[in-house]
Amino acid sequence: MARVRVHELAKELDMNSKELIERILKLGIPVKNHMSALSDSAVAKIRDHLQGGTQEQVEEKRIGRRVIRRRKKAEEPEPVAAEARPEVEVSAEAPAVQGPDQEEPATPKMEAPQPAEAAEEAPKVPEEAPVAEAAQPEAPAPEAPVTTEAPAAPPTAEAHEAAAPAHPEPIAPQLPETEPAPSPAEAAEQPAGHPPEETVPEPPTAAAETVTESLPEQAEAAPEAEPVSEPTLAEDEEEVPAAEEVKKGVEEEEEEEPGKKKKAKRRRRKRRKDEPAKIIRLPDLVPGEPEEEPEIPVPAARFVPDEQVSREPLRKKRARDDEEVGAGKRPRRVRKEVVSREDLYSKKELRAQAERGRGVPKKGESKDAQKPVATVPKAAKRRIKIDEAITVANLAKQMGVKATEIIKKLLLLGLPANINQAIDFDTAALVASEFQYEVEKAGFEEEDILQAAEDKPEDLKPRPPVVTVMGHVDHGKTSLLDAIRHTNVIDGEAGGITQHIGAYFVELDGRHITFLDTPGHEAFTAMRARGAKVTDLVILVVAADDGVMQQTVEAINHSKAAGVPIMVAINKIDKPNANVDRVKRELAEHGLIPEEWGGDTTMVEISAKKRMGIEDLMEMVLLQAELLELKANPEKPARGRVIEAKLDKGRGPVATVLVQEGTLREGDVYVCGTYFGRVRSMFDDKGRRISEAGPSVPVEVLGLSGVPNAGDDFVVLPDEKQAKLVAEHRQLKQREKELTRTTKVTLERLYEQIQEGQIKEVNVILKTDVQGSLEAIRDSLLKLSTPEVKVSLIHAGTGAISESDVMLASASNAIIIGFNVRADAKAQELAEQEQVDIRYYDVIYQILNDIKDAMVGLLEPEYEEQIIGRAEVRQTFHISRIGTVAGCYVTDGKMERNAKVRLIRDGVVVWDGKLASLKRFKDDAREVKAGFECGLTIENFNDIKVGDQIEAYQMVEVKPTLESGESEG
Ligand SMILES: Nc1nc2c(ncn2[C@@H]2O[C@H](COP(=O)(O)OP(=O)(O)OP(=O)(O)O)[C@@H](O)[C@H]2O)c(=O)[nH]1
Repeated sequence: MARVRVHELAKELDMNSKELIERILKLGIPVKNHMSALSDSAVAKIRDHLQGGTQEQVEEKRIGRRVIRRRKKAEEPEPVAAEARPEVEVSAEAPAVQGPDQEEPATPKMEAPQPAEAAEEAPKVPEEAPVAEAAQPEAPAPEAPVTTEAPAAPPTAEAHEAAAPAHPEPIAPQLPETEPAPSPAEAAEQPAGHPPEETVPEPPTAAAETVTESLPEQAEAAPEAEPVSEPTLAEDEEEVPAAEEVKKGVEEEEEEEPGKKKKAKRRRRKRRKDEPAKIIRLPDLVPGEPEEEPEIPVPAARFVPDEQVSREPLRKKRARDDEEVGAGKRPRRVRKEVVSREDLYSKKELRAQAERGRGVPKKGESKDAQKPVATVPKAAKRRIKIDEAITVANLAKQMGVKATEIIKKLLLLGLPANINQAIDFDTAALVASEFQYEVEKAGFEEEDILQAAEDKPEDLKPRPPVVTVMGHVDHGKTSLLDAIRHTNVIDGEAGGITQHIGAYFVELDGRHITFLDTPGHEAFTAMRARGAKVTDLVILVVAADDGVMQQTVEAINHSKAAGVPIMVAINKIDKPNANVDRVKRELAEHGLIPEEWGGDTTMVEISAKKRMGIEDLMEMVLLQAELLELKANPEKPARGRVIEAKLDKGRGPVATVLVQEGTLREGDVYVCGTYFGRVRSMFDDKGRRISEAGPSVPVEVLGLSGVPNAGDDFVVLPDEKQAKLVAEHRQLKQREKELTRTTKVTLERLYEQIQEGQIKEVNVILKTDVQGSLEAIRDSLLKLSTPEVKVSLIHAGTGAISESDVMLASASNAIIIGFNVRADAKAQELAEQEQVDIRYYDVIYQILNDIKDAMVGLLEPEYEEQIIGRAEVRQTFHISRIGTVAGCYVTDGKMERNAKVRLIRDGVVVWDGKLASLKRFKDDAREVKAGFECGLTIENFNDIKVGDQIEAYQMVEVKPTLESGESEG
């Protein structure tokens, strides 16, 4: 049977688990954490307590199936019930009545059921424990008050009615609304029949809900019904002592002396070997009417803290009961017995309890005596260490909770996650705190190992500039590099495709320049996206005969986004149709103003083919490098970046590494990305083996344990142990991070990020179908800048959104806006991978509105309704304190516990709300799929009728994508 867990109860009571645990512990109920299962009685007690019921005064505990011990918490020495003990046997409260299942422990307030009702508790009524129709959605089960054994029988209306009048008051509302509880003292004193405090406000009818035995047939008829009722029922099925017995027990208890009680108990034990001690007192039982099931207001009694009392026998008995039920027999009735406190504890125990209790414990007296010692782990044990990210499964394991609980919490935080998903440290800390766990960062800090000592100014020596050549296709990049190296790579190229040879280290009059031969700005940006900033200067090649082209513009924007200075090489000036001025003009339009025009962009006219102007260009590069004051300390272990890497058939993994500082030597131990190893051998750009390489020198390194990524760092460490540690740590992090969604800027989060100070500038990449709209949008976008937040257009162009745009957006934390264009499949895929937000529009003002709204936090996410399932109501039950329970058959999809639902009758939506509970047989169900039956209740709605359709749906957030994009295709 489903037990209620602390966190569930906390949720139901709308408080946090931690707080609830504290309250629970105060009540003497042992719980370890939010996952601890609570017995029905404990739940009842807690509810009662929290609702301001009598909790303070009386502590009830179920110590056996039908034994409920109620103890006065206060110090009043109540000689009666327990000698001198504060405990008050529950007798009066008629808690005993529980039917097999129905013990509905939950009903918190039921402590004082009226006698009459108690008597009624017909054993048969199954589950329908009287439910308060009250709106207690979620915790129906626990609340189910009394019950009867016949588990299956659905309560009939008549039954309800019959029952109703009988015990209106017991209906303890577990809900918070319940009336104030009486003072402890009172509570203790009026054990029987005065449930005044607990009485629920519910209408009498509701109370009536109790089930009668007559129902069984119906139950059979409508199987679905079962599940329904279950919710209300107590989890454990137990036999209910005959009313008379109970009554007798009560009387006995009231009159008998302790000693006598003991005897009586012994006798009883003989009769029922498996039944451990029990206390059952029904307040005013009406002996004669077994059928009406008074709800058993079993007060919190269900909790069986002291295993000593009953565990084994109880199990046996349950087994036996189950057998009986299984065999079609009705479980036999349970007799109610009255047992005094001493009966339940050995003297030794009592003494121990007394000692534990506060004040001077008199012999045998102790208030919280049997209060089980809380087993909350020590603080030290409730601390977990996690890295930057941790998977849900792992976190659950470390805290010893179910992953589903964590997933639930994450959902509440608005972070849907699956079990294998990793969550970052902060989120994990937040979730862990819900479970009363503290989180601390795992001890290993990569930086501790990798941190390099500060360089002293005198150690810094000038280093060669690292230059990247960019430009539009066929404008002469390769030719230029070739001209620089005096090697004619071009001639060997098939189809004129540039060969990727990584990097070149060239010399000019004893000075050096490193050229990176990247296929274009894409690779440059891809490296930047990985955090690698290796280029000091960009040479933008523009063919004089062709002028500024699309990729020229992209290159400009990528360089600017990276903050790298640009120098222009106007190539092919040997061509007759070369028009240098036009090129300069066009470049000026893109912000590159030639020096001779008063700007700061160096432009050199060259002919790569004719080798004209090459030296001038190199001179200008070196001059620029001087201005940049590029320096590095060569006297320390090397650090660099992987420019490119591959798996060579004969040599294994090979990486071209650009040393950025320090000096790399053969034999050095390094960590590179997620790999580590020792440099086996090194080669320069001309393929010559070298033994060391200083700052800005590109080298080919052999001896890697795997193929790293371009952009990965390459760090030399003192020993292999450290390198291994870092590499393994990174592997772990990578695995977890791969699963973690890195949050890039999105329009939805823009405001939040601006507020958090993460963003001061909204970077936008704009792609449009035609130049005209591009200009119109660009101008309007720029006007959206405010003193606090600047809108900056880092790239704008016409045509489809490309991978290059996505990489630029990724590297620059930008949003891509597509106006009448869309991303191609690869770009789309990359965008998903890189978490880049792409928005499609076909109305300009909508773009402006969205960005404006996003900047001020007004962008409302759009939601779309998604039907998740439908169910048909086949039977209904009215259960006091719970309301109408619908026995349904899920016709398609599924019903989900937290789903929104719509009740449709004859095609008309009658109600739109939320599910309050969902059960599959006796257990709470997270979801019930098509083809299965379930019992459900709808929050604040009881007018459910047979034949109604219930449609479960959820609202899914939809990106405010505008119509256009998708349709543009
Ligand atoms: N006339 C003339 N032709 C040139 C010059 N530079 C390059 N070319 C020619 O232009 C064509 C393209 O040159 P590449 O160097 O391959 O151009 P690229 O930018 O590297 O081209 P991709 O690698 O395809 O991006 C080749 O046929 C070259 O011979 C030049 O200064 N003058």
